[in-house]
Amino acid sequence: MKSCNITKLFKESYSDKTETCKGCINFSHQPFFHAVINNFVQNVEFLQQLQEELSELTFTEKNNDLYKFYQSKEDLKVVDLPYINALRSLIYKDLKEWITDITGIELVDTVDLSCAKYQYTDTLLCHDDELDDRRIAFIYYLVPEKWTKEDGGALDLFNVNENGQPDATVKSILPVRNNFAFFEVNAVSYHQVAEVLTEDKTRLSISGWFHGPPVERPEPYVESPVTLHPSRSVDEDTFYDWINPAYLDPVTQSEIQEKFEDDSEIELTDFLLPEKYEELKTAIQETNLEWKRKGPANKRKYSALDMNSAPEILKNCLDFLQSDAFFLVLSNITGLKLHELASCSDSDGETSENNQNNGEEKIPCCHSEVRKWNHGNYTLIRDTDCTTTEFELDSLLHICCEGWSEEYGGFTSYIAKGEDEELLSVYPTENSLSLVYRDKGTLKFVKYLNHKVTQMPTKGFYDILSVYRE
Ligand SMILES: O=C(O)CCC(=O)C(=O)O
Ligand SMILES: [Fe+2]
Repeated sequence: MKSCNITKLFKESYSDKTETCKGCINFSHQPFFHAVINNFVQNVEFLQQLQEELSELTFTEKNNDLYKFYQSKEDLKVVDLPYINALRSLIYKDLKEWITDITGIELVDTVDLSCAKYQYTDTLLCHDDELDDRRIAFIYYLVPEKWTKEDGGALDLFNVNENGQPDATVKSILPVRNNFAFFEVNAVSYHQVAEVLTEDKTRLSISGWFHGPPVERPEPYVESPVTLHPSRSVDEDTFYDWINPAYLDPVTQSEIQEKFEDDSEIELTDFLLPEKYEELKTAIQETNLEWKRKGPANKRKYSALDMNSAPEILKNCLDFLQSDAFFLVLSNITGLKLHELASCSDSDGETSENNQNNGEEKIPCCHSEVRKWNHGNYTLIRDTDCTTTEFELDSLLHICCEGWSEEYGGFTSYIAKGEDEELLSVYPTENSLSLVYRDKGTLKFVKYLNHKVTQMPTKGFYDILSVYRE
């Protein structure tokens, strides 16, 4: 590393963006600049001692929409143990200088170091690491000697599409004991820690960032919002064919409304008539349906049904959920003004005021999507999501989720913006319709469906998400 010739070689590799492999160092530029140093620490004894020090640390579970893993509670920046101290100074003195020399990035002295432990089903989904003045990310792997592709836990690198959004994994870097990987943090440095699939090995690593002069970032890409449509008029038969008549009883409706107004959520069990629900189950599992992969990976990964390929029964079900008559039922059980015949429950008249837009009456509308959830699927919370309206009603109908368990993931979690605390979770339940009224400050995600979901006979489940707006 100290040799001038080698440094010159890697300087050129960095600036010319050429692949270079010399000794134990490998520089690559696809899909963005990254490097791997094999056999980072020569002394095997050192490695064992370091690992022992790390095993004495206290680990806390980190768990949210983006990740599930264990992190050392102690900040490795201040931990005072001989081997950790030695590694820290190796990284933040010698190595930092060398990387500065090679890249020309004036890295500063900020130390930002922690220890992570990934075990079976742990993962860190697609992200770019961009934050303040982070310039180079690095990871030092302390996995067991024999870590194979089948064990999972690779560091996957994504390329980007025309909108600068992560497209596909184009390179997977397997963690190797005593390897030190680093990459440049920028607007396209999308990567993930693939789910760990081995049940008896731990992916132990020390990772952190080198900081430097902040770089200018492009404006974040904002997706265009989905279009909502007014209710449809469907014939009476379609409506009465589907709904459990219990939910049409005015007394029941007002009981539900009372509860909903208190909780902003309700679960309507046995929502569809049993025969209809069975038909729906059979139809949705047919093999000739066309499912489209939804991305990008920094926002979501699941399959959505192409309605052109949908059997009649499924189309019919959506007609029902988007029908004028169902809008009225929703109005009656939520107190929202989703139908002109709905009695407005707000004593202060706020709802009717909200409905006025420069004197023009707003038309209640909705959007539905039939989704398939399998191993590896998820949605993430995005700060940049643009919500055009203050309030929306989510309706979630789960299908084929028998045998599902919370530890598989796949539940929908609602959280308050800016806080990690969970407001409520909606769990997949057969033939239940879950209604959740959320405001602009409420964000939601579907928790990553981990490898355990493959224990289900159906290896996943389906749902129909409908969003209603007053
Ligand atoms: O452990 C790895 O391979 C990558 C970790 C990472 O991306 C992070 O901590 O931000
Ligand atoms: Fe990262």
